[in-house]
Amino acid sequence: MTTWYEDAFRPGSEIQGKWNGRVYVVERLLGAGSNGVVALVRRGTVRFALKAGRETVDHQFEINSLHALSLTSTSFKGFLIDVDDMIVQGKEVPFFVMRYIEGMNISDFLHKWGKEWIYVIGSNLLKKLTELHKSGYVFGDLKIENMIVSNYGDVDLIDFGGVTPKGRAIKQLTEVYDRGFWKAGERVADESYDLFSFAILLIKALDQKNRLAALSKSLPQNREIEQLYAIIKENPVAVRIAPFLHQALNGQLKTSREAYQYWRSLVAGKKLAPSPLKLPWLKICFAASLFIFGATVYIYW
Ligand SMILES: Nc1ncnc2c1ncn2[C@@H]1O[C@H](COP(=O)(O)OP(=O)(O)OP(=O)(O)O)[C@@H](O)[C@H]1O
Repeated sequence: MTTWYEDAFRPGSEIQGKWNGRVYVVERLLGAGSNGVVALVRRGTVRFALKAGRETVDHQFEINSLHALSLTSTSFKGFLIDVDDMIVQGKEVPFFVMRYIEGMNISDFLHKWGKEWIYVIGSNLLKKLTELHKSGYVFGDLKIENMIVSNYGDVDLIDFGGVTPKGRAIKQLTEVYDRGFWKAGERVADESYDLFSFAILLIKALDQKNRLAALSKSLPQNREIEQLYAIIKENPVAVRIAPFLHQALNGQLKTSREAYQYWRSLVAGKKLAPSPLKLPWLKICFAASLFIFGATVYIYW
């Protein structure tokens, strides 16, 4: 049985927008779920990610969030490139085109380059969240699959389907990253909601024994965040950021800005165990990222 997108997204196929008329050439599929499909496409020499969705309400939500963020003076500016419809098997299918982000997921990155990179990646992810939160939104569905890590630990968020204006109910989540699932708070879009998911994301990325997956299958009445502390204790890299992780899981970190400052103080070594980071250039990258963040805060605050 062929899927609805198979022909339209075959490498080399052309996708033409019905309204804006732009033509994109498919290079390859990047991912396909039950409702949507993401492909790497080219227009001229420039590569983009094109996402087509049949579930129009969710698709439209994602476009609305991306559109709003694309208008902000943040690193999300200009992320959304085009919005249009294509014709597949005689039916209109909405799609949007966004920046293509090259890289890998955080688990693969840490495996390839070393666990110590978590300090840089964590810092960069907190910077992204700070920008998003300052724009009035919460990411909502923060998880390993929804971020891409590129060279030098740069971080980009993808899949904006869960982005929710602050104060509203979280509209898209993944259970194990959700504080409601751990009985640790409401499913309401506030900054600490994302910070809880941030902590889970890091724990999961460092959890070599896959203990989190086993825990998440336990009965709700047996599930509590103390079990997460036990996983943190088992990993020397996680132990170094344990005070941060505990506060994020407890909802004590109320804003991403505060979280970033706390992270920085921990990772800069003030409250850290003596073992230095193995790679000197890692420190240089981290220092550079702090400087850029400082400059951004100075300019936009
Ligand atoms: N902007 C992008 N740049 C590079 N790759 C991307 C981009 N957006 C999405 N992808 C890739 O496409 C895959 C699917 O994307 P996305 O998660 O947005 O689709 P989805 O249908 O909403 O998936 P899911 O149902 O798992 O949430 C991602 O795992 C990622 O590898």
